[in-house]
Parts: sequence; C-alpha cells; structure tokens
Amino acid sequence: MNDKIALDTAKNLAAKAAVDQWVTEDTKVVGVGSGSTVVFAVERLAERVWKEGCLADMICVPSSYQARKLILDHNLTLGDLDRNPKIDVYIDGADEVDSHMVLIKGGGGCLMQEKIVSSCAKTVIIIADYTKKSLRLGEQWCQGVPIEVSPMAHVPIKLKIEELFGGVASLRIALKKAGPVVTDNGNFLLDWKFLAKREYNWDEVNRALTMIPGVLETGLFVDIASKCYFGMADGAVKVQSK
Ligand SMILES: O=C(CO)[C@H](O)[C@H](O)COP(=O)(O)O
Repeated sequence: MNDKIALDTAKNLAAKAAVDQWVTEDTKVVGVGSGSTVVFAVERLAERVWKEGCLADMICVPSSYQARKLILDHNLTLGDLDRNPKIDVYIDGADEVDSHMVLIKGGGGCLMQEKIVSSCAKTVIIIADYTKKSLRLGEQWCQGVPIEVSPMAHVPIKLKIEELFGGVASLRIALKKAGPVVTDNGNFLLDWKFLAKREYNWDEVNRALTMIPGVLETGLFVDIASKCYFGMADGAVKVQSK
C-alpha cells in the first residue's frame, strides 16, 4: 500500500502554512509566483480575504501571465512594480531546493519575472511538495537549469554554456505548438543539463551565465529564499531555513 499523501495535498499543506505564517494584517503587498503550487497559495489568500474578511488592503503583484490571471480570477487586487516596487513577501514554488537553499526555478518558464519580482521583496518564501527537496541540485530535478535567452542568440549561448560548464543545453520546444517555447517576455529558453558528477559553485555559475551576452536570466536562485515550506509525504510541513 502506498501511504504517501497525494502531491497536490502536499502542495496545499505547504502553501496554506506559508500564507498563514507570512501574510498578516501588516502585509500590504504580496508577490505572487507561478506554477501549480502557487495556485494553492492564491486560493488561501482569497479564502482569507473573502471568507475570513481579513487582508482587505492587500495588493498582489504577479510574476507571470498565469499569476496575473490567478489574481484576477480570485478577485484579489492586482498591482504591478510601477505602483508597488516594494513587496513585503513573495511566495513562489520551485523545481528543486538543495541543502543550501539554492533553487532551480523556471520549469514553467517564468523565471525572469519571478527573479525580478522576488528581488523587490523583503522576504522570499518558497512552497513545494516533498519531491523538490534534495541535498544537491540534480538529485531530484532532471530537466536542467532553465535559462532565458534572446532568440537570436540561442545557438551561440548553447555552445558557450556547454564549453564553459559541460553538459548539454537544449532549446525548450513547445508541446502543443510547432517550434520553441516563447516566454511571457518574448524570449526562448535553454534547459541546461549540467554534469551530475561535477562540483559546481552555483553562485559563480549563475554570475558567469548572466555575463554571456544574450542571457537574460537564469533559473538558479542563489541566496534569495529565506525559508522553504515543504509539504511532506506523511502530511507534515517541514520548514527549511537559510
Ligand atoms: O519556477 C516556476 C515557474 O517558472 C515554478 O515555481 C516551478 O516550476 C515550480 O512549479 P510547480 O509548483 O508547478 O511545481
């Protein structure tokens, strides 16, 4: 018998615990991440506003088209970085979280706006199910580090990444459209499958990647998250801190 709870239940537990802990009456601006776990966070925010009658002044700043739509669909107040450049707390999912709280993000292709919006937040909280927790990157997430690139430069960037760091960087191809995935910002994505056995200093790798002309953002989030809430297989919520 499989006594692990369903992944969606684990996501929901993590999202609810994080929202209840970090979004209080003093929270004026919340940054909303992207992905399937964030859906539960927005549902909890809406429940707090519409069922419990609290957080009336809260403004939500989205990190993607999906997040914007979630905010609107739940009748929450939509903000943006022009009007709300200072965010109290940013809540987002992750594809993998290592023991040093280095994250891989961008499985859903929203990494660039996620990094921008999270950089405007006092506190960044990650919510995830137990399959995202690992000791070292690559242990759980096998699809590589997403990297947003200028479309005209995706071939030279791919070659440079492979020469500099090894592994293989592949253009992300759409599933229900012929050709590459185009991000919310009109760019392409490379998924860089790094070498599993090589020891990488992720801070250095991230800095070096961003120095390649045409690289717009990476899905390596180093020293960004303050806490990560994991919904565990046994129904508990585990909190990892920096
Ligand atoms: O970075 C992201 C999107 O760009 C997501 O946060 C990440 O892919 C996790 O998604 P999910 O909650 O669906 O597992």
